[in-house]
Amino acid sequence: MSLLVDNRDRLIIALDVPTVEEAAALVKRIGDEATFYKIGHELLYTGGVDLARRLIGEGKKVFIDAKLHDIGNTVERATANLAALGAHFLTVHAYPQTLQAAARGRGSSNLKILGITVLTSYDDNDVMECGFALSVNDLVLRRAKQILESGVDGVVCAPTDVSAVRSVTGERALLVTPGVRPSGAATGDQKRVATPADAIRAGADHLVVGRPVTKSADPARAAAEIVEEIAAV
Ligand SMILES: O=c1ccn([C@@H]2O[C@H](COP(=O)(O)O)[C@@H](O)[C@H]2O)c(=O)[nH]1
Repeated sequence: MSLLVDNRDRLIIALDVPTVEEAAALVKRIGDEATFYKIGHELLYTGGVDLARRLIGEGKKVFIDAKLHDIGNTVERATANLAALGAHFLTVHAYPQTLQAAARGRGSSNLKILGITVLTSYDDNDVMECGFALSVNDLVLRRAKQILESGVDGVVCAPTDVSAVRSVTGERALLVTPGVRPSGAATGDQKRVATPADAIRAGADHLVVGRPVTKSADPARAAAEIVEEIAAV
């Protein structure tokens, strides 16, 4: 990671709130403390794409966390539409057909495609319950390899997976980690978590943080403190 990087770009705030009006108000309150926002399932089906367009127009970076997973033709065409929107990051589930279709769909645009390895709310038991005879670690690494082989840009994994994933991908892939919790923050439904400093030290490029910022009494301060923690590593 270049020394010239704006550390604010390394924090991606998950706008998981019920309405686009609340999301827009939150972005306004956070002001210049953040530059990168994630729009996921909660907002995508209630005006989130229009909000994305608006934020991009205002100079913010936007991550569409659509976690696409469908037949190749559908994924390719959905990805092409999101690339035309001017979004910066898009997630798809890390299945080879899906990854390859997304790579075709983004064409020569600047959209970065990230493969979801294993959700950060899953542990070994959850993976076993889904029918995989693999540990979380083995499944994450298998999918990280497939992500690289598919010609997309990066990997979504837990901060606790980052060192192992980096050893597979080298510097070639962007590593983006949800499941990040400032020291003392509630983990909620996240099972594989680490602090911002530990995630960055392990080799993450970008951290996704939702509730510790959005539910804070002072979201701008909460975001600034995470950026300070990132910068101090
Ligand atoms: O494995 C994954 C993939 C995506 N997410 C998303 O990140 C945020 C995390 O929010 P917090 O409030 O900080 O827990 C949320 O939008 C998830 O949909 C993830 O958590 N894990």
